[in-house]
Amino acid sequence: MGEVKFKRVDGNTDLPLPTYATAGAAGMDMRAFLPDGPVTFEHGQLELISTGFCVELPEGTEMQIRPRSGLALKHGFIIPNSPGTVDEDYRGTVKIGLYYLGKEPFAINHGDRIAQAVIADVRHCTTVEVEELSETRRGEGGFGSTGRS
Ligand SMILES: O=c1ccn([C@H]2C[C@H](O)[C@@H](COP(=O)(O)OP(=O)(O)OP(=O)(O)O)O2)c(=O)[nH]1
Ligand SMILES: [Mg+2]
Repeated sequence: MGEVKFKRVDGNTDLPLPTYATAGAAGMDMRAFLPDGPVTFEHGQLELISTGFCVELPEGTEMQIRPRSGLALKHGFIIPNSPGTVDEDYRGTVKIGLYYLGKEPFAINHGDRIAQAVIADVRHCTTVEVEELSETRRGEGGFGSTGRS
């Protein structure tokens, strides 16, 4: 629970507030704010698209901007900085970077749901420099060190 505050940017009179598509959805769908009309993506095109909202998050949280699976797997839109991080203290417009891998031109229209935003708890830690770290079975093994199956 908790409350996310959304403030409309100038000109955004029509987009609905981001909402969860179902009661159990992890993310709220974010729409494209494109008052000047659709953006037609060509293969390899990267655009930063406004959601039309500034945001104020609950204390101790972040907003993660994640791809929508359908748009990614059926159409080839990825978010290069995924999961995007919206900081608790950010008051600017939330924007979404979209990169198009598909072959044929594909239009994103005003109001299309282009990403989903997950609100997650953030833990802030203190830091300390040490000479030794605790021993574990894994030790320094990583990057596939435990095998494939
Ligand atoms: O998908 C995203 C990612 C970031 N942001 C905004 C909110 C976030 O608080 C700010 C900074 O993001 P981030 O910390 O990831 O970028 P940075 O390159 O570290 O920039 P900065 O130096 O401003 O922190 O940009 C978005 O609107 N959408
Ligand atoms: Mg940063």
